[in-house]
Amino acid sequence: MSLFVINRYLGDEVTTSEDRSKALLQKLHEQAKDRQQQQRPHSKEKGTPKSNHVEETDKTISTETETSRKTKKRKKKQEEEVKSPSENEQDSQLQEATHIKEKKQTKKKKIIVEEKDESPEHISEHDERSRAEQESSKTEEESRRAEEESSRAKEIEPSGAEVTTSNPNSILLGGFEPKAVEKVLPVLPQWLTQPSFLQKNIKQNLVPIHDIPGLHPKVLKKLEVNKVKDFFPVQAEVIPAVLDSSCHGFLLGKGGYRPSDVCVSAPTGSGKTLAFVIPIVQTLLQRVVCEVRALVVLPTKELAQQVCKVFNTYVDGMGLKVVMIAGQKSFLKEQESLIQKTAFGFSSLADILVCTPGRLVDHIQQTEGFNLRHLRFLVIDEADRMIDSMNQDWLNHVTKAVFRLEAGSPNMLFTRKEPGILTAASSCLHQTPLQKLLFSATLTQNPEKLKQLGLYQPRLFISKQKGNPNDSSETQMEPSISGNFSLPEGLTHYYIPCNLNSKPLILLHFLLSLRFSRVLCFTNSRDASHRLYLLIRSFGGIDVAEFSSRLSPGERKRTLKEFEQGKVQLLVSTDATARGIDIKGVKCIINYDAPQFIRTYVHRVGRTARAGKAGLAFTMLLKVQEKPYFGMLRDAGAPELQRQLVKSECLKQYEQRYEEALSELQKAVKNERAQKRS
Ligand SMILES: Nc1ncnc2c1ncn2[C@@H]1O[C@H](COP(=O)(O)OP(=O)(O)OP(=O)(O)O)[C@@H](O)[C@H]1O
Repeated sequence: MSLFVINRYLGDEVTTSEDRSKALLQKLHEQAKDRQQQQRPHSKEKGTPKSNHVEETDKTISTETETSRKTKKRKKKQEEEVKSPSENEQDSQLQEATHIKEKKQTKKKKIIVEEKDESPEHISEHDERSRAEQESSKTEEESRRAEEESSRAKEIEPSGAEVTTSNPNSILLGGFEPKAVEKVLPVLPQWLTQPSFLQKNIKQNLVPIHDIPGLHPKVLKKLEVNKVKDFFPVQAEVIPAVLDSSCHGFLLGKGGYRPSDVCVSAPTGSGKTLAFVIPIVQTLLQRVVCEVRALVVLPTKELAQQVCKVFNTYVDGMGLKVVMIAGQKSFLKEQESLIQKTAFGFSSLADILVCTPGRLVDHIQQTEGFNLRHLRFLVIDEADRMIDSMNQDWLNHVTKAVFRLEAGSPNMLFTRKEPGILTAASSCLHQTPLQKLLFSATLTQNPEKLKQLGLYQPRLFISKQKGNPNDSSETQMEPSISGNFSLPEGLTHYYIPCNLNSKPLILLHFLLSLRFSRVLCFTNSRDASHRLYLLIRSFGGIDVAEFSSRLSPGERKRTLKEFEQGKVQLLVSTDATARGIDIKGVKCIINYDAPQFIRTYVHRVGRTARAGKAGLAFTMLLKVQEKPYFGMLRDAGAPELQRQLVKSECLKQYEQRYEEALSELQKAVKNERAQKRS
């Protein structure tokens, strides 16, 4: 029976499957029609005669197909009842095949319909279905692509190197992993890259004072009286440059234009002070009314005192007045030395004002009648240090005071205005220019820092570095931000390898055995200075003094004087004497504590080998300090330090006395603490 059924089935196979596919097609037709009918109400509203016709036809088809569908369903059911499971399987395979065939046919039809007419009215149910299929397959394709892309992006993202997807226009957000950042080389302004070079060797490049054009006979005489026969290289270059900018008097710049500001970076002891004292004195010789026309700002009282002394030497007998305001005297006394009250108002008692920034700001704010409206020269000595103190805003106070409007000024035409952009109108307004003169042995070449000074078309004078001896070109040294600071030619510097215990013994050996006189010894703190001073004093046999902020200004002044006079063999000091202090006859510098910055080193060792003379500098280095210290000097382009060994046998003789001095030091420190507490 089953065999018969199978044969019958196999024999009927083709016709049956065809029937069934037709039935399936029919069914789909019906479904599509149903869907159309559901959508009809909307289209009816719009209602076109054409669409009505289509609807009627559809209806007829649908009633016909409904009857045939039912009959076929019944037939199918009967057949299935007699089929085995394997037959069912075969059947489903055939169904699949039919389905594919059907799809192909639909596709073909769709293409034909599309070719015929693309209007929605002509689109058959097949087309709709195939379109739906196509769309769904399209969506599938798109989602598959998106998945592919996202997985690709996921693969790329972790490396952080590639963030773009397959579409070159789209950017995948994220990728925050560290990437190699390209180094941006600093671009220095032209005035920094093309400076005027100064000869470094003083003795070989002396210029007779009479060879410098434009010097006033009175000034020449003054120089001769002070035994200055030749100018040092920095003076020979800078003095004519500043004088040139005031050749038409101090009221106008050369040709009526604003003069360029001047920046000078020359080694310690190269004579920078005279380089600004001489042109200022000569320019102000022409003045009629006493007003503050030159202002010199320095970082410490001692330096202000020193510069004031040099000015006083050169204005003596010239009718110019120099006043110092650095807190050496009481505020009231300083006010009295600055301003005088007359029947016509206040009058200035100073032509040249030498000051520290803090005290200057105090007088600008509090001294009645004090003004800077006639200021022609603003000298910033130790300029790099002064830039560091810019947070005190002293320069801003000075600039405001210079361009402050006179209350009830009768003639606004001659009122000084802060220069802005150069225009035809502004160039017609002639007024006294304010010229800035910057000096330092370690002038920063960092444009960011220099910008704070508001320089106008600056000119840079810089000492020539020792480069390739065969290279005579001007460009053998490349200025850099870190600064290639130069050391005095006459300086020989060494390092002494040591440990913490041997440090004081080495110092004693230098003073007692090697008999070094006028030794300036630097420590890194005032407590360290004080303890070392107490220790050496307890040891005995050495004239020792200390110099730090522990001392009053009067004590400091006396100490420096005694040191200069040779009454003190060893001066133990903090960095308070490291900058600018000019003490004649200092033969040897000892860095008991190694300086932390190259600038500090340059200024400390610069207290010797001044004015072209010879000098020695020693730095005591612990083993751990050696490598970073040499690196610091190398980076700054400083010549290599020579090694100076001190044999332990040389130190043995001091050990016993040193132990005693140490215990005395402990007692002295205890006593001082007790005194402080009480
Ligand atoms: N033309 C000169 N002839 C002789 N001696 C001079 C001359 N110019 C300066 N000096 C002397 O040289 C020494 C150093 O000068 P000065 O103090 O001006 O140097 P500096 O460059 O300002 O040093 P620092 O950077 O340490 O402040 C001083 O004692 C000064 O008197």
